[in-house]
Amino acid sequence: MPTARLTVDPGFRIGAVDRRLFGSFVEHMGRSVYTGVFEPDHPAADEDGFRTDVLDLVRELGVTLVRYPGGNFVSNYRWEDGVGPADRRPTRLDLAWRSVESNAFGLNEFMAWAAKAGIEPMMALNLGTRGTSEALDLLEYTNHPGGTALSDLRRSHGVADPHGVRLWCLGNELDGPWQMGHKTAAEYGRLAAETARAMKRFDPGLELVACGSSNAYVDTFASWEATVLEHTYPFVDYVSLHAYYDPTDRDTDSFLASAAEMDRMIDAVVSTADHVGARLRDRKKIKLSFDEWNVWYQSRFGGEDSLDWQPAPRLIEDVYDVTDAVVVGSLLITLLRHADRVGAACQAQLANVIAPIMTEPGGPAWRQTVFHPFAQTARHARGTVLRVEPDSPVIETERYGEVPALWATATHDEESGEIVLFAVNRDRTSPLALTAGLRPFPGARVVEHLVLADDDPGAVNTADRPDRVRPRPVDGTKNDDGTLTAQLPPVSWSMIRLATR
Ligand SMILES: O=[N+]([O-])c1ccc(O[C@@H]2O[C@@H](CO)[C@H](O)[C@H]2O)cc1
Repeated sequence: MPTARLTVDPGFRIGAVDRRLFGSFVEHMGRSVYTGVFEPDHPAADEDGFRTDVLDLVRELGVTLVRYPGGNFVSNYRWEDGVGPADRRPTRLDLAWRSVESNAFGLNEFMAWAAKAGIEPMMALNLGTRGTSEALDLLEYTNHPGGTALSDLRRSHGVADPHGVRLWCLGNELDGPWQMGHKTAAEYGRLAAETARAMKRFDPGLELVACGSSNAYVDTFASWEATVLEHTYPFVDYVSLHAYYDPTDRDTDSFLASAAEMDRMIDAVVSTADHVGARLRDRKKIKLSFDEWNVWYQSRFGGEDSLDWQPAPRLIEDVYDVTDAVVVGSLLITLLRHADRVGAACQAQLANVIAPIMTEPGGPAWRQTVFHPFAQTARHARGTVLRVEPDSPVIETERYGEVPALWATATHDEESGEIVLFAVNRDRTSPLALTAGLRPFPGARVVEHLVLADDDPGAVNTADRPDRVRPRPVDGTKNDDGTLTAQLPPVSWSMIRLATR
């Protein structure tokens, strides 16, 4: 059996696991909001109209941060439409997704939902069709305690305390021609800089995210980031990255290597940001917010033009299989491997729209395959990410060349003493023997090895068989004299937990 080796050592620290890495995304798109998180007529709805079955799954998923309200939707959104008495809110056309928006769910509903879910909100501003003034209005409404027109308006809407949102996205994907209010890098850079400057005047403690490229394949990738950061560097804390990995062409070896591509993208954005910092002689380091990432069967999407002005249409409700879940697990490994620079990340999206949680209107909610690696990673990746440098057999892929069969990282929670290894075997036919050196942790013992794999890598979860695919415990993984040995099945994601006390 091919063997891969790595060493776990507490001296090789990458960075702290930022809990914001386990973020998600709720956009007014398809059934993400309506019949996803919010369905007042559902038998499991609470007094606010939130689906409690979905809330339970959100808590189990371990989501820490949720970006809202878009996405492409936000670039033509009027936040005022979604506040105040529900029966007086206007119904609008949503040009991004050619849908009808009732505005029954808005800012205060989202904040109430976020509080119940125990997550931090990440608000996105409309810097597409609107500007600094409307962004400042929204900030005053959201975060000012009272005694001004907009903070008192919020209070009159029944929300006495300010929401205290700290993390704000300065628009969404404004490099993309599909975006309402699409801009050149210089146009966007100026607008983002002046909006950020004014927002920090309101509260210097806000954390602001400048839009990076909408994906790594646009012609302007890296030059967009460089120009935008030239304008915004002193005023922003993060630059965003978005990437979706498409399994559709069935070049499965390349698809399984998607995390290598994510890795390269992160390196490229870090270098670009650091280049601008060097040029500006600014010692500050810009962090990365990977605020849209996932597997998306994009080539199955008929495009926005295929939509015809329905409320909450069924839109990109991809059904994920085992291979997709392994890729999601490997993307999370990549995010952890960059814990020194990636400070926030959001899987796109949370419910129904390319999502870990699926629902039927009036019916059940269930976990997709991709739910599981996310939930386990969010739960167990704590403390510090340790640098492991696996020595692994390689796989030749058409899109990305040679990639290691083993993709792995490790975390060490100094508080509990627990060490957790996250490992993917990308090989489609052969199991992989994993040998991990654990000498610096004498007495470490394996408490759990969970694996997500299946004889049928195309297996999926459905409303009828919601638990067809789930992680299963593996026997035989052991640590003898400081050497851990485990077997990783073909196309598998593993989590191996060790206690050191
Ligand atoms: O590659 N593309 O063609 C492409 C097109 C649109 C696109 O939109 C992003 O993904 C949408 C779904 O999460 C979000 O609303 C938006 O920010 C992301 C990628």
